[in-house]
Amino acid sequence: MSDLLYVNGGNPLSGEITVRGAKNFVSKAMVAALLGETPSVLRNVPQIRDVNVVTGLLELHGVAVDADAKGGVLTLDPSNVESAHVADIDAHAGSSRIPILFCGPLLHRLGEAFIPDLGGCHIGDRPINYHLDILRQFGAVVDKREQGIHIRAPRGLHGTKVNLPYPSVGATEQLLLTAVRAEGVTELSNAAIEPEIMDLIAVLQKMGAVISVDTDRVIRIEGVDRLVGFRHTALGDRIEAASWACAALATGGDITVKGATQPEMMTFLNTYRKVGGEFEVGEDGIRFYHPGGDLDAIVLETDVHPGFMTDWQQPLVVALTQARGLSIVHETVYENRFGFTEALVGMGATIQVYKECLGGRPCRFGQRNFHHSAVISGPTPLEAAEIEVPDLRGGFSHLIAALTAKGTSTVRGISLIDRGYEHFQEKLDALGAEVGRD
Ligand SMILES: CC(=O)N[C@H]1[C@@H](OP(=O)(O)OP(=O)(O)OC[C@H]2O[C@@H](n3ccc(=O)[nH]c3=O)[C@H](O)[C@@H]2O)O[C@H](CO)[C@@H](O)[C@@H]1O
Ligand SMILES: C=C(OP(=O)(O)O)C(=O)O
Repeated sequence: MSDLLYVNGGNPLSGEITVRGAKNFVSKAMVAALLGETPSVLRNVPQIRDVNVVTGLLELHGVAVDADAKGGVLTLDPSNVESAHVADIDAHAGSSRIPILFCGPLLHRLGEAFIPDLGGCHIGDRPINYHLDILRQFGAVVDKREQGIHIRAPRGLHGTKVNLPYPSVGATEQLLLTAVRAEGVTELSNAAIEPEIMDLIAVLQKMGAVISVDTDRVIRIEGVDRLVGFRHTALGDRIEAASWACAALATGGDITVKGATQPEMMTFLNTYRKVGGEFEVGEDGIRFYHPGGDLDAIVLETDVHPGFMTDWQQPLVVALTQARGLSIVHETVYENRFGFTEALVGMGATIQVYKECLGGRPCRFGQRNFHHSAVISGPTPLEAAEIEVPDLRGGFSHLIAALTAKGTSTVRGISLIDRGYEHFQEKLDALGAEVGRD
């Protein structure tokens, strides 16, 4: 299929779509299946590229993956991991960020692992130093290779005390997936507590793990000798849901997102209301709509959970181009997540990015060379343009901008969006968008 989408914008999007399991949970639960002695069943799995990437990696390691893709059910049988002959792992280099999470499970099962270089969105440097420090603290020996890392645990893995310099999502997951079968007790301070992590903890508990989440971001794990498979239904994708909510706001539309859940989206919903968007929480989803009149400018800072998540920032910025007044957005999670605004400026938006920490408390990126604050002045009509998708959320934001702009835009590199948005073209069709590929 062509990697270019034509978008004839300027019309409100309205209708109903469904979001399934969260990209940022499903892939981790799939890795957790490696820890079980018996098969696991995961439901509500979306058809997105990250799921295919992790499926490929698991199969390479001898996990039999049976997918009912339409029904969203994955059965993962790790019985043959010990006898698998792992070849061609380099082919998976640059595919996603998930391979690094294979370390703990593979060390427990095989005593060693080779992890290819990571991929994921280019929104900052994205080092893996916390991951490697954690693994070393458990007793692992890490050798950097030309393309990736080789890791082994000659004396097994032992519980430890870790204090994260920053509540990293991936590093918290690394610790969980390693500690559950390490010998003894592990304590993590300054842990990330995103809903996707809580769902991963639920999965691990179903498998037989002993994990407690205390106040003040402290997680304690008592290692166990054996884990079994799980049966679990993934929580919904709150990033995809928020992206469609922003599309409703920017285009002056009305979108009901089935599968969107209020508890995981509280912070987003508060911000949505402050901007002037309205929503109704229903039994099986949330209706998001533009009530007419002006939208309001806001001051916003991204943060770890329960703050306003960084992955919501890019779609919201497009909606803020349509709000009256000056909005300030301070990105405190990634140092380089405003590159996508350049294309918006090319479409007529007034957005200026700054190195200073604007509108909030100073963050890790202040006084350095990172353009991590943005001032958006609106409302500005957007004009159709030729756009290249820069990363997952930036790409979806460009799509929203193209849908908001009058005229026909061409969006190149559209397949990048398949990494995290299931069947987005069908959903756009269902919402009345005029889009098409060659
Ligand atoms: C697949 C997945 O779940 N991706 C999500 C995950 O990414 P990911 O797990 O990669 O994000 P982290 O929470 O680890 O990153 C947060 C910050 O910590 C820094 N850091 C992280 C690890 C490390 O070893 N050293 C270090 O300095 C990063 O550069 C970044 O500035 O959480 C992010 C924050 O909610 C989301 O935007 C991503 O969508
Ligand atoms: C940054 C993201 O993903 P990843 O960590 O997979 O690059 C995202 O989902 O917005």
